[in-house]
Amino acid sequence: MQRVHVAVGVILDPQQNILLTRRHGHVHQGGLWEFPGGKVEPGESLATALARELREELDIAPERSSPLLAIHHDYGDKSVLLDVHVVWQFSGEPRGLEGQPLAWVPVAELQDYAFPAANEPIIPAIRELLG
Ligand SMILES: Nc1nc2c([nH]c(=O)n2[C@H]2C[C@H](O)[C@@H](COP(=O)(O)OP(=O)(O)OP(=O)(O)O)O2)c(=O)[nH]1
Ligand SMILES: [Mg+2]
Repeated sequence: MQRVHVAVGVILDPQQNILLTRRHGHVHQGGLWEFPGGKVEPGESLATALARELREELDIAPERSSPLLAIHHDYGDKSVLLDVHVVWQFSGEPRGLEGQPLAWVPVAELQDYAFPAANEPIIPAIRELLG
C-alpha cells in the first residue's frame, strides 16, 4: 500500500481565523476542504517541506510555527502520516496558486466544513490550543 508523509499547516491570521483550501475534484480526497500542505520529499525536513508546500500552493512563507499533532490514518488505498503544525506568523499574502478556493474560517465555524477522515482529531486540537 502507498504510504505518504504529509506536512500540514494550520495557518492563523492575527484574528485567529484559519486558512482552508479546497482540494481539486479529481485528486485523492478531492472536493473536501483541507489545511494546506503536501508530501514531504525524501531527505527533506518537516520545516523545509512545510515551507516549500506553502510557497508552491499559496505563495507565503511561514515565519513562526510549532508542532500541533501527528496523525496516522489508513484510507485503504493509501495510508497517510499527517504532521500538523500551527503557523502563527507568515509573510506574503496567500493566494491559490493552483486555482484552489481559499477560506479564512473562525475556529467556531470549522465544524461546518467537510474534511478528509484523517483530519478528525485536528479541530479538537485547535480548540484546545486556542481556547
Ligand atoms: N494537505 C493536506 N493533505 C491532507 C489533509 N488531510 C488528508 O487526509 N490529506 C491527505 C490527502 C493526500 O492523500 C495527502 C496530501 O497530499 P497532497 O495532494 O496535498 O500532496 P501535494 O500537495 O504534495 O500534491 P502533489 O504534488 O502530490 O499533487 O494527505 C489535509 O488537511 N491537508
Ligand atoms: Mg497539497
